[in-house]
Amino acid sequence: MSAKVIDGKEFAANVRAKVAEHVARLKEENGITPGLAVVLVGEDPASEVYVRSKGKSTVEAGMNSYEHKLDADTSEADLLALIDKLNNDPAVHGILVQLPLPGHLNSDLVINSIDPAKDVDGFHISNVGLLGTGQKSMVPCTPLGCLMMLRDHHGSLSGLDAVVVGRSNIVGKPMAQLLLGDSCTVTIAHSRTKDLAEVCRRADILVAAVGRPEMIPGDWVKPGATVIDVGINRIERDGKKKLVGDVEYESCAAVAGAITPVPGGVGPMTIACLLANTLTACCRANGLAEPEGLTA
Ligand SMILES: Nc1nc2c(c(=O)[nH]1)N[C@@H](CN(C=O)c1ccc(C(=O)N[C@@H](CCC(=O)O)C(=O)O)cc1)CN2
Repeated sequence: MSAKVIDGKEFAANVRAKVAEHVARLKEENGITPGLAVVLVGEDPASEVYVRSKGKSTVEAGMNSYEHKLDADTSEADLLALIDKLNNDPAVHGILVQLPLPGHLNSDLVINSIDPAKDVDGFHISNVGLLGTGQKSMVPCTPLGCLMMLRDHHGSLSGLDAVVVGRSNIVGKPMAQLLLGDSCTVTIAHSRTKDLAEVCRRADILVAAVGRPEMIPGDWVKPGATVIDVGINRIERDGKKKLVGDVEYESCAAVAGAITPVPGGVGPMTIACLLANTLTACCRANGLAEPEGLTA
């Protein structure tokens, strides 16, 4: 194996430490404590773990955490009423509705009811438009985390060929916008792309975000390329449960110049960037300078 392993856990710990340092200063110098409200509807076990982890990390960074757990059969009207209350609460600087939502709820409607300035997930249509037009926005946490790791590894991304495999609103599309913003030549590929292997082989930066276990083998990777694996797939192999990404780790690591593992790569950066976004939202709400190196 020749690739440098990009340690997302370590990187995320550094981001969280920077956030905590900035939060401590905000409290001391301005008397302000950033607050994050997380809304969970239903009892999806993975979502419960993520929400618990978000609450714990928020408090560890010195911020206020407000958790709202609603029954799986909560009506859209009740959920929208809660969001309206949070939108108008000055102690809440960030609002996040954990996804996926139960099927009877319209995710787009719910997300677009969040005040864009408090939309720390960066999923509101206003933030999507701002990011797409290169304006200051809230940036989705997972792609922001990928960008931070890529900038750290490469320095400048200018002129590099980037291929994003996956076109989701949460990862694929914003990731492509961020890479374009850093002057990469960007291709968005997906399951219907013709000769996907050949497209991937062109990439200096290959971001895999398709949600298919180990779909990308090593012979799709250009030697020396940076592989960012966003996939989190739970599979069973040899009777054992295992977490794997969207790339075949061993064969890709043998060819790549750098690679993120699963677990311990992109995943931990998602929550670290959520804290960074909450801090950014709080600074913007109070007309204060934004934390350096924690935004796109
Ligand atoms: N409103 C949102 N919903 C969801 C988001 C999001 O960004 N906003 N992303 C995912 C889930 N997610 C956070 O919410 C998340 C996923 C994975 C991790 C993580 O640290 N993964 C670990 C592995 C953990 C495990 O064993 O399961 C890793 O990759 O090392 C953090 C957050 C969907 N919903």
